[in-house]
Amino acid sequence: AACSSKYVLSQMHPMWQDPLAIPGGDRQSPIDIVVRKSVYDSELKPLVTDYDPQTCQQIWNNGYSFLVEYDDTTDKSTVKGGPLQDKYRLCQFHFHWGESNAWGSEHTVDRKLFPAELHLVHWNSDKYSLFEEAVMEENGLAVIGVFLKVGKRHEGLQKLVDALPAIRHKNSVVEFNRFDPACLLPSNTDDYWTYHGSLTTPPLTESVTWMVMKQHIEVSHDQLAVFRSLLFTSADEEVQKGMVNNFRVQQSQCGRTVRSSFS
Ligand SMILES: CC[C@H](C)CCC(=O)Nc1ccc(S(N)(=O)=O)cc1
Ligand SMILES: [Zn+2]
Repeated sequence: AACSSKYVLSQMHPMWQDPLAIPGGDRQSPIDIVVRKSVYDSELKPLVTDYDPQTCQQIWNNGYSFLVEYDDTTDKSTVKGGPLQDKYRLCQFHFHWGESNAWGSEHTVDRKLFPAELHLVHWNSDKYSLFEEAVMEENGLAVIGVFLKVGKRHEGLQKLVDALPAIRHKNSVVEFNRFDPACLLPSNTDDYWTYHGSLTTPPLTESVTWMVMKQHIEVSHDQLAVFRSLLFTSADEEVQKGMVNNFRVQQSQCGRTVRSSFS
């Protein structure tokens, strides 16, 4: 299978073709989290996030998703605890979503698809001095994944949704400040699954400790519809393509153990 031949099955994918060969290639993300195969680890501590809304800098469309970027030149917005040995600095968060509410998340739970998934991306500032260094190292990155479900309107998200029309096209940027990413976390961050994996877009490096929250957050149908009004393409391209289905196809677990912080 994909694990032994170090080739990742390159299936048709609306967003981009997976490169045929990925160095190593046996710790790729995303995966399906098979609950009954996950192993409860009582040593896993609660996650400790400490975000400073003042470190929020800009929101921009990078042609894959939209990113909210934080000033990561100091340890002002960090995550530690959980499965992490070190302190990790928040550098950005972004989302993945589908063209309909029927799919859109990258990870799944017992094959259950969610309409969208939030990723809060952090790098190990105890061991490295730049994101670009950490992205190449086994313990370099920590990404918190949060599933989104369609339901009541998310008040905290609305500030972000209102900024999206200004960044419809690839490479558009607007100033964005005083946004507290903690408002996007579920009320319970003690229950999560964790495993070692990779970035889900190029460079696909296998440097990520994933922490996928068991509890989802709710956003309204209309809020998700604004995500789908973004474009993959820049303003000068003759054919405009709607930014939807920006998720990667699922990868083989390759014998990896997914641990749970709850029994
Ligand atoms: C030098 C490396 C380059 C700048 C990488 C920039 C970056 O942040 N990439 C990134 C981050 C997170 C994810 S995900 N979807 O959370 O796995 C995917 C890709
Ligand atoms: Zn992501």
